[in-house]
Amino acid sequence: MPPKRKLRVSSAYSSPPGSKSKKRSTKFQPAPVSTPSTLSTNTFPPRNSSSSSNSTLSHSSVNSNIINRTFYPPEMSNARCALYNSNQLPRPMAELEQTLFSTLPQRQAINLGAAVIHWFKRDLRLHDNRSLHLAAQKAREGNIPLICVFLISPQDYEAHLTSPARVDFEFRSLAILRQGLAALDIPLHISTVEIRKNVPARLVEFATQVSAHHIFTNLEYEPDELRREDKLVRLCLDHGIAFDAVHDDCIVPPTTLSTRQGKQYSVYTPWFRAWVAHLHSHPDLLAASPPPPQNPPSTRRELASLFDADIPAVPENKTLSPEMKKRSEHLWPAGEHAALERLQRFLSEKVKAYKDRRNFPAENGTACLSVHHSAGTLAARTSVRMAREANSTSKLDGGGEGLKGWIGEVAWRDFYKHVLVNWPYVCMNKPFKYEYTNIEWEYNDEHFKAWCEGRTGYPFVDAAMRQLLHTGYMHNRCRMLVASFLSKHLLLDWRLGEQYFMLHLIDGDFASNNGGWGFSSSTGVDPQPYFRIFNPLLQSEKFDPEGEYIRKWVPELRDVVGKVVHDPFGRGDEEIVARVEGRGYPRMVVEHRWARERCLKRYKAGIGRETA
Ligand SMILES: Cc1cc2nc3c(=O)[nH]c(=O)nc-3n(C[C@H](O)[C@H](O)[C@H](O)COP(=O)(O)OP(=O)(O)OC[C@H]3O[C@@H](n4cnc5c(N)ncnc54)[C@H](O)[C@@H]3O)c2cc1C
Repeated sequence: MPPKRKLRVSSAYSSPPGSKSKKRSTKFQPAPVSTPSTLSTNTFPPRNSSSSSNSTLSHSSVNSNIINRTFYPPEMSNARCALYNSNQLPRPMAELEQTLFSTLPQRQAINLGAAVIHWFKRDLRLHDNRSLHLAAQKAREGNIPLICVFLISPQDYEAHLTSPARVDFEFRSLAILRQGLAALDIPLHISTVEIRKNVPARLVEFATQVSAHHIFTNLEYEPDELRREDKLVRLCLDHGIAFDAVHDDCIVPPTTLSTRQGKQYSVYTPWFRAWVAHLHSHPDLLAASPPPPQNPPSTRRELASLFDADIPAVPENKTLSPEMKKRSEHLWPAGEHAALERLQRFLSEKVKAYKDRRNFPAENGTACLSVHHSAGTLAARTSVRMAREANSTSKLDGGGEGLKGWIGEVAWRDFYKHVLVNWPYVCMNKPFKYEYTNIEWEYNDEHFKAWCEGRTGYPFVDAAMRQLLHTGYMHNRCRMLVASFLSKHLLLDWRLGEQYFMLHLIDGDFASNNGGWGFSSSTGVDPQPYFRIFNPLLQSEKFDPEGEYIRKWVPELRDVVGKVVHDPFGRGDEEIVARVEGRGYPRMVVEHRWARERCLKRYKAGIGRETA
């Protein structure tokens, strides 16, 4: 959970670097701030430029190609966001629910057909999978085979900025899933659909080929995916097929909770109270769905070609280098068995100390399960259920501090999906606080590059960015810090950081990532107030007191002893400064106090600026 408490400031670093220390050898000079320019495409896929001249749009979407116009429309106006908030524009989830509701009688009247399909997406597991279970039940009713499908959509990977590490993890998990299904005589048909808008037609085509009359799938909550499923319901009906999309990814479906006044929660704490109360009164939401049973014996013979087909290749632009692939396989074993094993180990060995140790990135104090939650090799529901079973009480907000705290973290995942569903414009490049659209951001290529490469001169920030590049993962404390640093110290558009994270994280998940960036840049739901600006040196001393994390990820500082490692140029003597500089470690790109003042002024002015 992003902390709301003010950090206790007790360190000598409360002054700008060098202002007190006699050892500091050079005067700080912030790097010159360049005028807005086109950002480097080395780190981003090229964008089509937007031709919009609407002066109410933020500079970035118009001039910096921040929106990938190959797949998305230009930035939405604030006025249109307001229409969502006043319920004058229907949300994609509500539209899909309406379609599912109005077509229910027709869909229920459709006969069983020769097979039932489960369409896998971000739910790559046999256990505790709601849609898979429903599909298996339906197949059982008629003693017909269950057939599973996974469609690879390279354009979706591109549009969603899915990282190669994430794609690699998905493909490794698919191979494991396919083996597990095959052991039950259930085929998994995997094929590539080059053009993303052809996905619905391909699914219908396949269902027609195998004479399946029922398709089940779990919901994804991004607007494009909800709209796709909406179309699919009708397209399938045109072909005599019943399409059903069900809640699975969230423990409490995101349309369930609202305040007594019927409004949507936009603050985590009251939402969490309602979430806990709802689960206490609806225990079925935490119940496990059993894995599918064995298919009828004739399936192997009748559908032999589906069992024999190869898994298609990973799209070229999402292929990991052999070195990174090997590392990723070692760090992130794929599939649901690895997920369950990791969860069990965490619950038996680490969760007790979670509350105290979770904020220290040098320690292995968190579960490292986000990659599994995100690819669906582990249901968040399974995690919370097993955490509850390990607790001394069945109350989700009681018992051991570690378990209670951990359940609260998993709940953040649900919270951010609730935000995505209820404020869908967050998925359309708008901040939750759309009145913050007109903050004037910097578009400084050099600063952005320094941030991406872990060369800002702030060792804790740099260690975190290098951890991300090396492993595809970053500790939560560090995610908050580097996101704050990008948006507040460098005053770069937070959406650049949000996109960069998606392009590199192995656990990239739109809602959690967008929520984290919104919190850290103070533009999101339930955010850190904009005037609360992390001091990177204080964060470093507090959360990496021995400098272990820094030394692990920043080799230039590996032999810098003591607290000097947090700020080698500010605290080091001449010999250290010369050594570190000789190894090419950079000086700070911006000075903290100066950056803080600039940020405060810019946010204040931006919030006050009129937008439409
Ligand atoms: C800027 C920023 C970007 C982020 N991007 C992502 C992302 O793309 N994908 C992602 O899964 N998480 C993201 N997070 C949330 C969080 O950092 C990771 O979920 C967490 O670090 C994963 O490590 P873990 O599994 O050891 O977590 P643990 O501390 O063990 O937590 C258990 C589980 O709870 C969930 N969780 C924990 N914290 C959060 C949170 N703040 N928001 C949402 N879910 C949470 C995760 O599923 C996690 O696996 C982001 C946070 C920030 C500040």
